[in-house]
Amino acid sequence: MTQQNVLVSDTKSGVTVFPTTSQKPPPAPGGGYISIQRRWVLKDLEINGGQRINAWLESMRASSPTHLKSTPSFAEEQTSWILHHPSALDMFDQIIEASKGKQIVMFLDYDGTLSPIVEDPDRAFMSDSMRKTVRKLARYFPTAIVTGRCKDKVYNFVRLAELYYAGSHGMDIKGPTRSSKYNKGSKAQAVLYQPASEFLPMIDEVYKQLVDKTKSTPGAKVENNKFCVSVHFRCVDEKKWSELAHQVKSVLKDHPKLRLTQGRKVLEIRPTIKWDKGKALEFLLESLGLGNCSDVFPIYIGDDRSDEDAFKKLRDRGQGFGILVSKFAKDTNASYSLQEPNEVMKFLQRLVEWKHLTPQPCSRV
Ligand SMILES: O=P(O)(O)OC[C@H]1O[C@H](O[C@H]2O[C@H](CO)[C@@H](O)[C@H](O)[C@H]2O)[C@H](O)[C@@H](O)[C@@H]1O
Repeated sequence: MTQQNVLVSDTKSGVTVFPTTSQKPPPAPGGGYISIQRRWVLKDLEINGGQRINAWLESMRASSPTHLKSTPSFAEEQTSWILHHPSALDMFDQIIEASKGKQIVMFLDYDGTLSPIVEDPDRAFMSDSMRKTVRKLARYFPTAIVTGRCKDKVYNFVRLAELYYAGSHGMDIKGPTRSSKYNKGSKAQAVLYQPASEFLPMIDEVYKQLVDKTKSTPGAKVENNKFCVSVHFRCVDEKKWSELAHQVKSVLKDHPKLRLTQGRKVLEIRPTIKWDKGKALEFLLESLGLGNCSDVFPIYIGDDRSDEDAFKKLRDRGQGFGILVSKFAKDTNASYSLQEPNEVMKFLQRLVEWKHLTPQPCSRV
């Protein structure tokens, strides 16, 4: 039997969530920690095992907030969650205070963070006002896009050459091709890292197999993200989810070097290498010459489970913090929340305004 990792929901037990490190975010009103009944846990899944397909389905269903809304304690849990993951907009002054004397570095996820979630992944456009805001942001802070998408595809959406890009869940990293004040010279432009390059032929093959296997399932869409593949089920009738899960499983069973994770209505197939968005964040800090600095303040904003690796990395490093973009209570390693991309834009605009009005003595990068 091949062992694979998959995200499944633990809906039965109430789980008390405590911070994972000594790092303390600026105090949230209310204090204390909460018990969250729906906790996303990473469990080993026997991918060839017959009944385990139910775990896939459970996870696929739980990725839909409409299922969560029907639970009786929903409203209570929401209120409690927001107390402990307050709005980054409401806490803006405290955040700035915590960053005092430190170099802020910005890490931004794409889908659900800079662009709203839409049915067709090829039409997840970023608004012009968001692009303008991110462009200004990159004038003041080193800025990276960290995404599950293929790097070139996300670049076509964002179209800002002064940013760092980490595509394929961080497995395809490239420095800026245009320098800016906070991102000077050839050193940044030389940044290039592809830790999963040996998987390219396998991913190509698996992509073709998945396209073929899933073509009988209406609404299923397979996306080649270069070092990983996404199988979208947002437009698949829920009655067909089991069929789709079986199709994906039938392809994966012959590829023990690939693993399955899950995002928002998407199954993600990726290499088993120990590399994720958290590792990419660390790599980028090192590339910026800030890897071993105590006076760096990274802020990572993301909406999905793969972003948790980066939130966790920041907690483990005891530096900066994560902001989860979500309207719903979720177990997270992020310290703050924003409800939707519009709020992300407001937060970024406030950072730009603050930096513009407050000249800093010097910058490390
Ligand atoms: O790391 P991210 O930038 O958040 O990428 C994760 C996945 O994002 C995209 O899918 C998601 O957004 C789509 C467009 O809004 C939506 O249709 C889909 O349901 C979401 O899962 C992208 O298409 C995937 O390849 C990424 O893995």
